[in-house]
Formats: sequence, structure tokens, C-alpha cells
Amino acid sequence: MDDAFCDLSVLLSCCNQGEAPAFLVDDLQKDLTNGFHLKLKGHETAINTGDNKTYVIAGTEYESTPTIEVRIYDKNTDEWVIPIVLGIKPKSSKGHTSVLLDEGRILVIKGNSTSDDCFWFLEVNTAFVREQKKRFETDVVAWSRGVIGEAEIPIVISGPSGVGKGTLISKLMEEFPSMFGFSVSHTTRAPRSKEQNGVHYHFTERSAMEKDIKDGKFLEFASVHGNLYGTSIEAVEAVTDKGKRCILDIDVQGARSVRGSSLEAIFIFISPPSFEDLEKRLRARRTETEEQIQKRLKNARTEIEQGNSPGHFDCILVNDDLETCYKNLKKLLGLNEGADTTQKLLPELVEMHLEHRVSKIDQKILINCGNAEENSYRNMFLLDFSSIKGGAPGRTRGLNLLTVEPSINGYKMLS
Ligand SMILES: Nc1nc2c(ncn2[C@@H]2O[C@H](COP(=O)(O)OP(=O)(O)O)[C@@H](O)[C@H]2O)c(=O)[nH]1
Ligand SMILES: Nc1ncnc2c1ncn2[C@@H]1O[C@H](COP(=O)(O)OP(=O)(O)O)[C@@H](O)[C@H]1O
Repeated sequence: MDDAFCDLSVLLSCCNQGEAPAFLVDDLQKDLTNGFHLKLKGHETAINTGDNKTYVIAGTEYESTPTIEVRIYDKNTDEWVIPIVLGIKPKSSKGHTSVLLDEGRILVIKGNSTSDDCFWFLEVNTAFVREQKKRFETDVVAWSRGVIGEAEIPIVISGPSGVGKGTLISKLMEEFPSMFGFSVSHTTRAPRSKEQNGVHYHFTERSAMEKDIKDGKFLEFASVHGNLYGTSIEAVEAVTDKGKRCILDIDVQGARSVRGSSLEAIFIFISPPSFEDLEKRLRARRTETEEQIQKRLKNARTEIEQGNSPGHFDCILVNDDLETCYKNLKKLLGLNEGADTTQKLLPELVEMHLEHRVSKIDQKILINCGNAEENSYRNMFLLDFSSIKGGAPGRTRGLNLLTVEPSINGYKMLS
């Protein structure tokens, strides 16, 4: 990015006045009236929210405690609560800072880590967390890892069994290997002879999958042709983390669930030219027993009806001639001749020092890791969270991290 000037004097004066959004638990203890004394282990920060609660966020220097933990002091009841913690927890750190971004989320910045793992959002009162609090009837918090940069909108492809979804997706991935990534679903059905675990599906036991669904690890799931199928949140996020556009091959029920979820996506329905053609293709594939074929054909009627009814899909493509359908799919995705097929560059990693100070103004956080050494301005960053998207149970994307340097006019963006 070109050098851009920005007057951050306001921001810095705020910092100089010593605005400290996070404070140590030692300070908190002085407030406690119930004689409760915290035994401090490692580094802890505490954040007060408007609802008379204090969230204590505890990192540690001990390997035996591998993740950052959370407990809540409720001033209304004078009690400590250990909440249900959802999402993947950040690995522990010897030092972190915490900032209350709004009434819904706390930003935790881990020291001694790189920018792909140092920004974490602890959601304490977002729509997702409120829903989970109702479900569990107790206090719930949810972690979401912060990611720099925007994500490409995923593509959901649905259609009856045997219509050619897999064939079209394979063609797309072969022609544009660096652009697209496949969301590997979980299923309880048995693998076909050429299918590999972890590549085509995560083949799994029903009980294990049901537990993961209960634990909130799935974006959507459905019972299809007598088996359980589901897209884990991690399956979609792992593709997006690589800078690729995620493709989901899921049934109509799954597509409807995704439409109702927080995941923004493009929904494409692949329709057969006729029911007879569909039957021919399904039989020619020779992957199912007669009984399974009958089940799939029966379900196909309902799926085609739902797929063609308005409101469910953004676009319907008829897969008559394969090459024509593939061409139309590419056109729909803006992959015409000369389309940019290069993979999106992942942002350069930045080191976050163990010792750092943070200050918040509007939708930005100034992070100062600087010291008196030469080039210390290189250690000053501005984290812009004004365009964040997503959040628990997935990643929080859309962060923008800029390096800032003092200048005559105030402060100067370096990157
Ligand atoms: N809801 C949902 N459906 C899925 C998922 N993965 C695959 N499916 C759908 O399950 C159906 C059966 O898939 P599969 O057993 O691979 O058979 P095929 O579609 O005939 O190749 C298809 O409609 C898939 O789109 C998933 O994660 N969620
Ligand atoms: N347009 C088409 N014309 C004829 N056969 C096709 C066409 N598209 C796909 N097929 C074939 O139909 C069968 C089913 O396709 P597949 O991609 O496995 O469907 P799905 O993933 O939707 O179940 C495969 O043998 C495939 O080669």
C-alpha cells in the first residue's frame, strides 16, 4: 500500500492520558467486598462490561494449562461463574492485553505470537452467545479467532444425486487449483471404493458426529438417503484460511440451513435435463446398490421440486451437455477468459511482542510494542476493526493491520 498520512494525535493523546481498557486482577481484588481472594496464576486481565460483570481472562506460563481460560465475576450476585466456553480456545500465552470493543465482544491480543494467531475475540453478548445462553440456561462465552483480510464468499452447490455436482466441482478445482478449495463434509455413509477419508469426506461414526453437532461444531447437517451428512465450521474456515474460495456440495436441506445461518454464500442448484437422464447417470456410475438407487431417485423428485421453487437458490443450471453447463458455471462465477486465476496473497505475518500496550479509539486499536531502540516505530500498529465480519462460531474476518510511524503531521501509515 502507498504511504498514507493520518493524524493520530488524538489517538495518542488518549493513549498518553493512560487510558487502560484492561486492568490487572490485582486492581479488581480491591473492589471485591465479599472477602473472596483470587489466587493469581500467570498473567490475567479483567474487563468490566455494562451488565455488572467482570470477565477475567487468564493466560499462564505453565504448559499444563494449554489454553487461555475465562471466569466471570458477577457483581449483582457477588459470585464467580465458570461459563461454558464455545469455539476453539486460544493457546495460552505468557502475556496478553484485553480491550472491550463493544458490549458484545472483548478483543484479546496475545503477546509473543504472530498476527495469524494473536487477535482473538471473546464474545460475551453477541446474538450467537445470547442464543447459546438460552440453550444452555447458563453463562456462555465464545472464542473466535481474528483474521486479517476479507474472505471470498463461499459457493454452495446442490442438486439431486447423480446430476453431476461432483463432476462439475472436480473440473473447477482442476482448472483453478489455487482459487478454490473443497469443504470436506462429515458423513456416516460408508466410503466408495475410490473415496479417501479426509479428502472426499470425513467418514465418521454416527455417535461421534451427533456429539460434535451437539457441541456446536457444525454449520449445518441433514439426514440424506438414510445417512447423516454435515459441514463442520472448521471445514469451511480451513479453506478460507488458505486464501481460497470454499465450495460446498450439500443437499437442499443443508443449503436452506446455510441460507439461514450467518454464512454469506452463493447458492447454485444443478438440475438434470430430465428425470430419465438422471436415472441413467446414477445407474451408469455404478456406485450404489439397486435399493440405494431407488431411495436416491425418490428423494430426487422432492429435491428438484424444492430446488426449482423460488427463494432457495440464486441460480439454477441445467446440466444437459457437461461442457456447456461447466461453461455456464464459470460465467456465473466470473471466470471468463483472462480471469485472474492467481491465489489471493495471504497477508505478511507481523510479530506481536510479549510486552505491548493497547489503546482504543472509535473502531481502531493502537498497539504499541515500541521501545527506545532504533526503528522502534516499526513496532507500532493500528488495528482497524471497523469492517469485521462473521464471528463465533467461526472466525472473525476483515481485520486490517497497519504499521504506523510518527511523522511531522501526526502519524504515517507504512503498510
Ligand atoms: N446437508 C448436507 N448434505 C451433504 C453434505 N455433504 C454431502 N451432502 C449431500 O448428500 C447427498 C449424498 O451425497 P453422496 O453420498 O456423496 O452421494 P452423491 O451425491 O450421489 O454422489 C448429496 O446431495 C450431497 O450434496 C453435507 O455436508 N451436508
Ligand atoms: N452432463 C452430463 N452428461 C452425462 N453424464 C454426466 C454429466 N454430468 C455428469 N455425468 C456423469 O453422471 C454421473 C454422476 O455424476 P456425479 O458428478 O457423480 O453426480 P453427483 O455428484 O451430483 O451425485 C457420473 O458418472 C458422471 O460422469
